[in-house]
Amino acid sequence: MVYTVKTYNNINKIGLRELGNGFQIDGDHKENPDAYIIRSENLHGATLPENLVAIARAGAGTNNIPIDVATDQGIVVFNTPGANANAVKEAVLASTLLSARDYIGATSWVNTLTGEDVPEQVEAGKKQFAGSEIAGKTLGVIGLGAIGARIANDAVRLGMNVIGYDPYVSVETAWGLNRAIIRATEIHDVFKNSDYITIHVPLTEETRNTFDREAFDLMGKDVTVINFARGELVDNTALFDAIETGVVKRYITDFGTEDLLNKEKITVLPHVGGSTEEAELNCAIMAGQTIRRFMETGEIINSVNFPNVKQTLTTPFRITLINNNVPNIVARISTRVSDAGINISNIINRSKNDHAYTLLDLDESDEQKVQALADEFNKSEHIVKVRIIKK
Ligand SMILES: NC(=O)C1=CN([C@@H]2O[C@H](COP(=O)(O)OP(=O)(O)OC[C@H]3O[C@@H](n4cnc5c(N)ncnc54)[C@H](O)[C@@H]3O)[C@@H](O)[C@H]2O)C=CC1
Ligand SMILES: O=C(O)C(=O)COP(=O)(O)O
Repeated sequence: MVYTVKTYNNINKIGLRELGNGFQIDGDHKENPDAYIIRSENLHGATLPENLVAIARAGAGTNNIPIDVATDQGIVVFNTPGANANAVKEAVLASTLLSARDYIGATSWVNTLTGEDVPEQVEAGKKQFAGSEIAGKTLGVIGLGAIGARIANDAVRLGMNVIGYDPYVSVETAWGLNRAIIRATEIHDVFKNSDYITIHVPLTEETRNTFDREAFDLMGKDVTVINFARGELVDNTALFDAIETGVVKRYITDFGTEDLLNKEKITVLPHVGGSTEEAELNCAIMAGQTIRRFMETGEIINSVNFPNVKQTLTTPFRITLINNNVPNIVARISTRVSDAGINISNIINRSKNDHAYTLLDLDESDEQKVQALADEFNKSEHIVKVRIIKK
């Protein structure tokens, strides 16, 4: 069995080797592949092909994928948690330091100087570039996931006071946080008490415009706002007013829109937070491994729309079903299998919201019988996607 994968956005080739020999990448079947591996490609409004069963986002944010549409079509969407977190952490630490001292302005100025007395001009003019230090300043971190937690811990090591806000922080992350980090129970405490604020949350309806007029009104003066998460987390009109009134000293973002460009107190980067050799490789490796595991075994790890399901395949065949999460569905599924004269060795059914994923390990080596059962499932009400996996 050869599975087909279509890639978008230059996925690292070495990482894609994780797929192994059983996969054809960007070959003849690329218009109707089994799986996509993508980065920031915007899939909203695109038709998801009929054969597609999986989308792996080689990266963290999945707001470029129509998750509800994919779920309704029985497509499992994955991401690669933490795989590019160190890259973003370093970009944010660099941004913090760049805001504290105007290195960019200073080098531009030095390059304007001419004459044999450049050293003297440097000494005479350098006072205009005196900055401040980040040690002793307060950094607010909104979102303590893979990126935010790393930044919070490293900022403590750099001598900063750190306030973290994340009402949904995972237990695992909480264990890894430096005890010096102050936990804010209200986001307002971050706005009120920080010299620097950095945000690391997914873009959702809840987080959209986290930095709105009310947020800026709570801040003191000369606050640096750093946004390597998504542009839509900031209300730009409110931001411009906050810059005008001296509340925001500098806004550094990885997400450019026309209104942000060429403004003195705004630094825009071209979405390069996760663009390092290491991060691109990590993401591609993890995406490749995730897709291979899902296609070859049906196991789900790191999905954003279906629960994790792990079960070693020991029988000749496994049928995987994506079904609507309705009463009595498991009983109906097992009845269908027994009506086909097949014994179930193992069954797992895990649900998430309106959908569920079911693994049926079958004590049956007759491929035609298994195919006939899969055909029955394909015709059944509430069954969205059916796959047969051969050991
Ligand atoms: N600029 C770039 O190239 C990159 C940008 N990103 C962006 O950064 C985001 C975060 O990435 P990771 O840290 O890897 O994700 P993550 O999933 O590890 O962490 C996100 C954290 O946000 C928290 N959160 C969710 N809603 C929240 C809310 N309303 N208030 C406070 N916290 C909330 C979650 O509990 C979680 O701990 C991604 O969703 C993506 O949009 C990620 C990687 C690269
Ligand atoms: O991982 C993320 O969420 C990112 O924003 C990285 O985007 P990219 O894969 O570099 O286009």
